Amino acid sequence: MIEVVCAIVEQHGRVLLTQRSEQMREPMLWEFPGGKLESGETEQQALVREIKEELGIDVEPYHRLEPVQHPYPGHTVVLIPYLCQYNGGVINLLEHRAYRWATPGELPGFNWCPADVPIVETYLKLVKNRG
Ligand SMILES: Nc1nc2c([nH]c(=O)n2[C@@H]2O[C@H](COP(=O)(O)OP(=O)(O)OP(=O)(O)O)[C@@H](O)[C@H]2O)c(=O)[nH]1
Repeated sequence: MIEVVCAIVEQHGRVLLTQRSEQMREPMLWEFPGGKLESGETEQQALVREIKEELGIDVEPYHRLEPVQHPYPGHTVVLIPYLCQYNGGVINLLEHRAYRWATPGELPGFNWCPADVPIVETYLKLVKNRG
């Protein structure tokens, strides 16, 4: 079981999503940026580190959403999402192919990693309940 943390970074009513590159597992699919937990790290520390490593920006995780377990061929991923505040820095794509700041309404139109689909649904409900 691989524990992966991912960031739902919000800014001005939009949310950040990234597209995996041809070289990565699950190539070309869209995801919330993040990565694997390393030993001794808290989930929040891992997330801050991964986002800095992959995109060069600073985020602050503030709300944990329900984790989602997904079996990929050969490995099972537990994806742990956090709502995050964007704390600055300019996005520099160091691993991904592309990024978007999407409105909630646009999110269902992306070709997501399968593990992210229930997270997108949870996020959309949360946005709706905020009013
Ligand atoms: N970061 C991230 N990984 C996801 C998401 N959804 C999802 O299924 N995954 C899967 O979780 C695993 C984590 O992969 P990763 O490649 O991003 O993690 P990493 O940077 O720590 O890995 P690496 O250093 O081995 O390349 C992959 O199998 C990836 O496809 C998501 O929203 N964000």
